[in-house]
Amino acid sequence: MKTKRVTILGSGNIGLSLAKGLVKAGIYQPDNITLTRRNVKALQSYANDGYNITNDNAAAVANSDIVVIAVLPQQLNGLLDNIKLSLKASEHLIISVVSGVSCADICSHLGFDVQIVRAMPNTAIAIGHSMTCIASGNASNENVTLVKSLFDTVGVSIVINEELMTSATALCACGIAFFLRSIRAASQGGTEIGFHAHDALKMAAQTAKGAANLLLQLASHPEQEIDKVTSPKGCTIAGLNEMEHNGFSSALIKGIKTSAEKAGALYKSE
Ligand SMILES: NC(=O)C1=CN([C@@H]2O[C@H](COP(=O)(O)OP(=O)(O)OC[C@H]3O[C@@H](n4cnc5c(N)ncnc54)[C@H](OP(=O)(O)O)[C@@H]3O)[C@@H](O)[C@H]2O)C=CC1
Ligand SMILES: O=C(O)[C@@H]1CCC=N1
Repeated sequence: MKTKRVTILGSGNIGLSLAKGLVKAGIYQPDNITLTRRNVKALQSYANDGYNITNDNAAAVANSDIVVIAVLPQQLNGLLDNIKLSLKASEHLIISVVSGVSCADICSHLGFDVQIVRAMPNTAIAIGHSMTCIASGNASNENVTLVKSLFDTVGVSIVINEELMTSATALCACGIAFFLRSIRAASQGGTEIGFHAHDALKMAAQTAKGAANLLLQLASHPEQEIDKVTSPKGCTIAGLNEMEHNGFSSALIKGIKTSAEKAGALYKSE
């Protein structure tokens, strides 16, 4: 089967992470991927690596099969106006990673129907470890399966109802920042109790990876694994309870709720 040509409209943080992930997974060569942004000079190093780069979105769409939209919500309508005439409902499949914008919103702005699959990856896609949520309002099952298989090569993906996409944004896409901040905070604690910053960060990151893998590989519950660490009258339960008295779980839960509310409002507030 002929390799599908992919264009990424809006090659910023997540667009470039996706491109790198697809190439790292070996399912695409850089020359099958076109990257666009207005300041195309910023993509020069990618051209040196073999990617096609351009600031001509319409031409890029005309030369592609799969069109990934990866601009900010407030940049979306301008981009859609830009590519409208090049989009062919019978030829193109759109993958939108834009937060808070439904498939219906996109078709409504375009003024015609085109198959759209929404995907919510996270930046770990660059190294093949994304948690990606996928949803579609109007794409064929075949195309949803195609998109899922694409994202399965760069991490783990699940198909969810479109109404849960803003929640997925908060938990999984923003979630990368939340867990990174937790690791950073742990490393700062480590430095205060005696480790050089570089060592403390490595120790905290590897400990976090071990904790996540305990859940993923043993399919166990966090509290089951926590119970194995908290010796009676021990130091773990003392530290954990101190964190809870300071609102540790509550802060995470409230932050995730706030992010979900904001993710749902980004496009509508434009
Ligand atoms: N960052 C993340 O972890 C995730 C982000 N998302 C979503 O992905 C989208 C992009 O986010 P992110 O990558 O962080 O944002 P960035 O600002 O890093 O990337 C957006 C890119 O779009 C380009 N752009 C803007 N307008 C146009 C245009 N008309 N034509 C072509 N390119 C354009 C910008 O470059 P220039 O100004 O040069 O045109 C920029 O490089 C957002 O909707 C976000 O919600 C989803 C999942 C995770
Ligand atoms: O912060 C944001 O709005 C984007 C969406 C998810 C991750 N980054």
